[in-house]
Amino acid sequence: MASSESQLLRRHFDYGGAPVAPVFRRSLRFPFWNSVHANTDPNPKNHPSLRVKIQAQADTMMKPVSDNKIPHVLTVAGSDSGGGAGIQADLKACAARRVYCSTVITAVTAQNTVGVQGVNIVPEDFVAEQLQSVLSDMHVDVVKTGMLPSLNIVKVLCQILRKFPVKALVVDPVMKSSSGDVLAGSSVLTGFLEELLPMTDIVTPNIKEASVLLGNVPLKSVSDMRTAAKLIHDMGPRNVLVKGGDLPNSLDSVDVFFDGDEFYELCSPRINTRNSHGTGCTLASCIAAELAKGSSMLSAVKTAKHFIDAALDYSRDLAIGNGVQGPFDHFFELKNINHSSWRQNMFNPNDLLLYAVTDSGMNMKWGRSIAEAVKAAVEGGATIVQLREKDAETRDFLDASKVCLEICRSYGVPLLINDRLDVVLACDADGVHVGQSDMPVRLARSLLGPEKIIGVSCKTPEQAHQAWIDGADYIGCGGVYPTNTKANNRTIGLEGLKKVCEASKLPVVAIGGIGLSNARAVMEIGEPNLKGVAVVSSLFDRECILTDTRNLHALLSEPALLIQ
Ligand SMILES: Cc1ncc(COP(=O)(O)OP(=O)(O)O)c(N)n1
Ligand SMILES: Cc1nc(C(=O)O)sc1CCOP(=O)(O)O
Ligand SMILES: [Mg+2]
Repeated sequence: MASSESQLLRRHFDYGGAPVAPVFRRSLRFPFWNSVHANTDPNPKNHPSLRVKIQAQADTMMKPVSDNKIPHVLTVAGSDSGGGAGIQADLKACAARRVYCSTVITAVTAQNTVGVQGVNIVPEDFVAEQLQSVLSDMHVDVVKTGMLPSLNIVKVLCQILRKFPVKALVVDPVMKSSSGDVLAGSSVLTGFLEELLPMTDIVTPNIKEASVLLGNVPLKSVSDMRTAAKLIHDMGPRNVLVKGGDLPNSLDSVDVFFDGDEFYELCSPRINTRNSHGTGCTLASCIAAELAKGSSMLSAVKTAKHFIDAALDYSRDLAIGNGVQGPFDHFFELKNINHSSWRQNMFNPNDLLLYAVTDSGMNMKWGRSIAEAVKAAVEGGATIVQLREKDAETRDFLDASKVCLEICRSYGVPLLINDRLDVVLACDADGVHVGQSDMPVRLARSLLGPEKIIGVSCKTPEQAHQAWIDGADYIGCGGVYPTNTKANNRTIGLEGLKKVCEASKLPVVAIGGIGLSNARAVMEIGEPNLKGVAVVSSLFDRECILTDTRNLHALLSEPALLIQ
């Protein structure tokens, strides 16, 4: 790889014959650039007077357009002509996560599914100019880096980031392409170790990159990955994610996350697919996107991992290119869009306040349809609904779900389905609730994608911990009191509920024998992540669902009980 400035410039200008002119030609809205273009020397560095003029004119244009900001990630990376990785993957990942993405290109690669045929490094001055251009004008929340092909590029990046601090810096320490071609030489390591990593909020090496960062120590197990995460953390980044997708002999893909205090092993089933080119860039961009939206680091990492798993799973059959490793589809969610795709936002834990769970036996007893029961519950103030129709025929269940979905959506209330992922997918419900012996949460997540709500029943702290690792959104914890609604259900009491809440990083809803007479006692255990109560008989085995829902909602809304 070229290292001296003259080599870098030569490589740059060799590329495509006339590299600078198109950049300037593009700028029709900036007439002063035409004069730059007319000059015989294309390097703006050599036109100090013009640069002053450009700066002056640009300054007058730097008026904030509006306060209505969209989360913004700036990616500093290389272009992949094949569109699977690099800048192209970053743009797609940010778009899929609904975050604005600006780009600073550090290199242009000729690349396809077979491998990398050529690399042209952008001179560090022009990388600096791109950085300055974006960061002096736009409000960037998070910077994400990918291919940083020269030490000088690492240096100018660090220098400019010190001038324009951002909320977070995500570093994907790209060293080789997935085809094995070298994208950053060993000299870059110095820049990583001395300057970039100490400024970094999260670094996301795969096994090979982690090994290189540590001086080529072999990493062969999850335990080695934990040691590596700790050692890399000692180099300065505040968080480390060592990705274990390439770990040999493992059925699962285990990533190790270390925040300086605790280790987390994030597991998902290994997805057997050729189409995994660009997963590293996409993962880092998703983390950046979630951080830009305001997520905590851990939840950004988890969301990003779910997104990758779902994208790989949905893209198994994609056939692009003839090489060994193909790209995947970042917009897999568009396949599932139908016109009632209402749920655009992530799950809101406060929706768990009054969780109405239906029961076909009770509706039959009172001569009501599922839809009538659900309508009364949401009118009365239920904040989330679960259809738990154990005896319904599939076709009837599906038809009822569609009607209930319309009702719930008209009230802005999420509708979940008990146990049946097929029904969730068929009617585009908002999510599923599963128990410990139903579809595993990990699988449910990879089948449903990152946006659907997944709840899981837990009776123990261990189950609660696993639920979080597996990608659930909330925990249903019970039976708090004895119940006749679910046969042979073990009662765990308020103590059991408290233990689960304490161990859980997820929001919790209490269930089992809860009604107007004891809901206060449940909420008064005072655990901040206990967000509400889930009830069946005290709403649906009653003469007037509307009145009983209203009463329970009023009680739960008392200021003394509300934990936001
Ligand atoms: C909110 C909520 N919590 C717990 C359950 C129970 O689910 P599960 O253990 O799968 O039992 P069944 O409901 O399937 O009998 C739930 N449904 N909802
Ligand atoms: C469906 C369910 N799951 C439970 C658990 O403990 O996980 S208890 C339960 C039944 C709750 O019904 P009711 O409000 O009528 O007691
Ligand atoms: Mg179940």
